[in-house]
Amino acid sequence: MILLVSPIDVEEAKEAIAGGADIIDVKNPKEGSLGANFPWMIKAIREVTPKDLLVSATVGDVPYKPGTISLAAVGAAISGADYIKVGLYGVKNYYQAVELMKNVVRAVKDIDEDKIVVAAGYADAHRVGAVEPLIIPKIARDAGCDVAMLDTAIKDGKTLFDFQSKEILAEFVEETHDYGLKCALAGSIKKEHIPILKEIGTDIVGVRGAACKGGDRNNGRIDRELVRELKELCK
Ligand SMILES: O=C[C@H](O)COP(=O)(O)O
Repeated sequence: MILLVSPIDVEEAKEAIAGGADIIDVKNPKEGSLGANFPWMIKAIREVTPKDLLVSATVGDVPYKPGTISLAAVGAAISGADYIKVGLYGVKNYYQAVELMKNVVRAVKDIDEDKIVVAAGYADAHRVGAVEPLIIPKIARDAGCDVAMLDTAIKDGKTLFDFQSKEILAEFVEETHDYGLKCALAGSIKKEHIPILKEIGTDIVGVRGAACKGGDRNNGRIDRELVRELKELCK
């Protein structure tokens, strides 16, 4: 299982790399769960990340504005991101989500067809009025995305498993794989969740809080030893 760790700056990225993270996911918690960081930060983190590691960038907890988000996705791609992650926060249904993600896929793949597009839903979508989480695999498939992901929208300590059962998540992973896509799961994941995620077969686990000192995703800093422990559990 691949470990994705979400730094906010170059120093944290170096800690994540030193700890053995497989994907360096540039994020800005000040702007939300999948808050977008700045183009220059994506570029700077790409420059310090070994070429054999992928850099991911979130373009935000996005509204239903396909043009705006397509432009943001291109910005992330040309800034150096290999993975472009879109948080489907302001889309209400399948049709809006597919329309938005189809345009993002077209925009990103026009830049470089090897770039990877991630459709990210929220396990706690009901708390923010976002699109139903369990249709994310279909949305990703029908929009031409490469990865279907679940995260949590509100970072209040509740985890992915407070909103979706292990059985439901296993079905989510299986359906995603049936469509030939990769699956990523996140949402205040703790060390003790890693074996469960391995068991249900997700390809990628995304973490920030658990990799930060004190478990605080907003005020804590990523620590290489915490990343190392998470990486060992992913093996
Ligand atoms: O993929 C990244 C997730 O947003 C990780 O953040 P979290 O572990 O603090 O929930």
